[in-house]
Amino acid sequence: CDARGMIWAANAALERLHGAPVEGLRLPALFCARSMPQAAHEAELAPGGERRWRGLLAAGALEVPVEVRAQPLPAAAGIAGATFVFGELPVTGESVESARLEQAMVLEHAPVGIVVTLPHLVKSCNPRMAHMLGYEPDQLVGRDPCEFFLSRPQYEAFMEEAIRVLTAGELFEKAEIQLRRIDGSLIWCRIRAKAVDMTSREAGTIWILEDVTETRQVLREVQAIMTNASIGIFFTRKRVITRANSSFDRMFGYAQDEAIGSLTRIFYPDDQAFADFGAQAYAVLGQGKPFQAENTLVRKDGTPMWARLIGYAINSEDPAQGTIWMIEDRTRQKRDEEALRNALLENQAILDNAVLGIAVVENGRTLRCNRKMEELFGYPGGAIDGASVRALYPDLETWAAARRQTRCDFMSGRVHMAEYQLARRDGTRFWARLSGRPFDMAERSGRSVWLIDDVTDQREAADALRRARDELEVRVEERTAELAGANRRLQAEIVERRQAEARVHHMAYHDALTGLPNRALLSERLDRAMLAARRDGRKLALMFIDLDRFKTINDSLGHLTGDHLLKEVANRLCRVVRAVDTVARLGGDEFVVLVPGVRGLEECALVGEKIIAAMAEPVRFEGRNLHISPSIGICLYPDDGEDVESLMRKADSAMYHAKASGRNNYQFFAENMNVAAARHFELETSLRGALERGEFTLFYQPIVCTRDRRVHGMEVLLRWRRPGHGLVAPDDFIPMLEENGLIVAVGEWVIRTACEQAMAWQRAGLAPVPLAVNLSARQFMHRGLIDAIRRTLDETGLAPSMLEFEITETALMQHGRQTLETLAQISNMGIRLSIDDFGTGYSSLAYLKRFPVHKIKIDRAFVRDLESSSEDRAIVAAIMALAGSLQLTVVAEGVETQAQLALLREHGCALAQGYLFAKPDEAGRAAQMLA
Ligand SMILES: Nc1nc2c(ncn2[C@@H]2O[C@@H]3COP(=O)(O)O[C@H]4[C@@H](O)[C@H](n5cnc6c(=O)[nH]c(N)nc65)O[C@@H]4COP(=O)(O)O[C@H]3[C@H]2O)c(=O)[nH]1
Repeated sequence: CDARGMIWAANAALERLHGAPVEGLRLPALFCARSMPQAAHEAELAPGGERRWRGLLAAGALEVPVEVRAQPLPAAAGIAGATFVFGELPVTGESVESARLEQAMVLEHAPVGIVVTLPHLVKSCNPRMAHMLGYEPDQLVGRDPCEFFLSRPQYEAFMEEAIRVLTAGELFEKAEIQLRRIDGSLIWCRIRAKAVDMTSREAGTIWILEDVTETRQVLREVQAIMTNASIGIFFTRKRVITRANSSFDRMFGYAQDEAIGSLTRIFYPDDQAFADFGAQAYAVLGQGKPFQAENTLVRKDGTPMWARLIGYAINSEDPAQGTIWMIEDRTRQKRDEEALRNALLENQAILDNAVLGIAVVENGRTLRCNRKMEELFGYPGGAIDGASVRALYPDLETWAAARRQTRCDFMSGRVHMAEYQLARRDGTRFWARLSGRPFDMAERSGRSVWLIDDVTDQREAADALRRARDELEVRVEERTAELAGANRRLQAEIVERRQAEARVHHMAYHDALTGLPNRALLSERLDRAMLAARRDGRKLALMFIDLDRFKTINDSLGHLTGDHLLKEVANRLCRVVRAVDTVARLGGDEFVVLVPGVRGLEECALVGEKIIAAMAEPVRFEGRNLHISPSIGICLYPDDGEDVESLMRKADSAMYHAKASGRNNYQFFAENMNVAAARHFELETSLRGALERGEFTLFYQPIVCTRDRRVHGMEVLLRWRRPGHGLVAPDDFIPMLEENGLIVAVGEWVIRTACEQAMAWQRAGLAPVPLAVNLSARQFMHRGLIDAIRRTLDETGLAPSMLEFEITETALMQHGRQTLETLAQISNMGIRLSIDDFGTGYSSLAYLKRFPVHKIKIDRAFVRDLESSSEDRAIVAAIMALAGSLQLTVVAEGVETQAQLALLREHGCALAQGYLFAKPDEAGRAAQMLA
């Protein structure tokens, strides 16, 4: 034994005596209860010196008196301890009796079954034995032990084994055997037996049976736990592995039982770790507490393993008896935990440093959020955690709408993304972009995670951008509109310019009044037409048209009428000719028709007739019928000329010829016409300068009373003293003066000269008679006429009553209101008026009444044949009657014979004029008639 009484080693005799292994037990445990205290005392004292003492050694259920000699271990052994030698003491009679009593007590109360058998017979048993097998103690005695075995063969095999041991004088021991109880149930027993006399079976055998059914069950359960436990379980004694389960082997990579007997040092990387762990663990275990730790251990292959260890001392009083360890390989969990921890750390780092607000929300409350989120909303750290999400919204309505939309998105498996205006803690608002999704899509109404980004700046930037873009668009639109306007104006200007150009071009090539091509365009077309005619071998006709009496109409009825007439003529000409023909106006009343592609004169004649026919219809204007007729001159290309100039000249000559031929007809050019035309041209040329050169002179013809031939007045008649040609009669040059307009100036000269002459005659003391001056229609219509008359009368000093004007009936009839006004002005001045050539113009009585005339002059055509023509006499009579009813004085013109004079007198005509009395004569001779 060591110094504390622990048995290190024992011989077989001791164990036989004791009836069980003793190694590892403490010395007192070998003794029965009564001797234990002394044994413990002696064991403590033993290392001190040699000692002897007596006690009762426990031998199964028996007590064997022994003398114990204790001898301290020699110092050479190196450890403190002692050797104990047990000597069995002989049993005395007194001691036999007391021993018997003691034994009876032991048998009665022994916790184990004790039975003494003879061959095939139970001799005696203690109550425990009978109880174990379900019998009453006396029921068991006398029975064949075979009954307690499961079968006879089992019994016999058992007995054979036992007898072999028992007869050798040894203790028979059977750890487990199954026996049958009286009720048939089975129990497991541990059996030890000793022959009373090893040499004689008949002396009997003492059997000690221990019911280990429960223990065995516990052991089996423990074994099952050991085998099936997923954690490693191992037992140690003195840190030596005594037992281990398969999970342990798997965990450390050992083969089955390979680690048994090894020091647990094999788990540790080094001796220090082994020692440290031992120190910690056994300090705790020694206090009877379980020891828990997590350590890095080493597997058989040297790889580290993170293990959780829980150790228990089997006997907390004496941990050295052994420990049981449960070990769990937590390497993977550790790794997972590490990974998880790292992930959590990473997440935390992300959360802490995220530029977005991040929050976890559940049931409308923020469970957690990061710093950024708190910053965004202006809350101190942790203030949002646990708070209602509602507080982050500016109003209930926005919050409710956001909730509704979120629920809708989550239920549809969508992430909710939207922008809301949220509220900071201080009430200010900002725009945030929210992105939320359920933690677990399977649990959509559960926890959700939200990212919140302050997008106020972005929105403001976007707004600013949008505004800038809108402004830009507006500016672009305005600019575009401006440009479009400018473009429109430009286009309009271009169009205007083009129109102006077109107008200018048109004006350059067209007559402004009628819109017909003018001389220039006619020349071009004529050129082209000649070219075409030359190519096609055909002819073309050029027709010059002059309107007869147009100038008279124009002067007498005014420009408006003249213009209207010209336009109407232009229209009629255009209607009459073909589309390929050209109608042009050269100016005044001169028109030209270019007819290309004519075959001969007949065709031209046809065109000429059509033109004459078209003009026959009177032109209606301002309630008046205007009669017009054309004089047409025609020439042909190439027959009459091969260039523009000569064709124009020749057509012009032909036209004059037509005029000379009585108007309202057409004439083809003939070579001799050139001579007439040349003469006409020459005449007109010399006429133009006649007034300036003083070539005009006045003749005077008296108007006399038919009764007494007394001179009543003088008619003033114009004469042209054309150098080299003598006196030219008015009929030969007055139409030309009217045509070229010189009549106005010449007419004024006539009035002035006549007035001066009258004054001269008066001054000469001659009988004052009124002078009758002819006014042509054109002269009459001239607006300066009244002023010129007034001025002349003023300047010459002639009394208006000494002046008369003669106007032809035709001129009078063509005039409208303006005529009346002019006549009224003349009349109002005190100048008398007479109607010349009366009878030629179909004047009606009613018509004449409108004019302030005083005289009518019967045209000499009616006077000429008065004697022979009853018709003319009737006309003269009618005129006389008419004049009488209107109280007008009548003058008969062209009276050449006495008979005519007589007839006129007969008809009551008071005044007459004619060669019968005097021819027109120059002032000097005419004055003689006044003397
Ligand atoms: N056969 C014939 N003839 C006679 C007789 N008695 C007079 N005559 C002519 O008859 C014309 C009368 O003038 P009128 O009818 O006014 O016709 C005038 C008048 O209309 C116009 N005339 C003459 N002088 C002027 C003038 O100063 N101004 C204007 N506008 N016209 C004028 O010229 C016309 C012709 O004038 P004249 O050649 O001078 O012709 C004159 C005159 O010489 C006669 O017994 N027998």
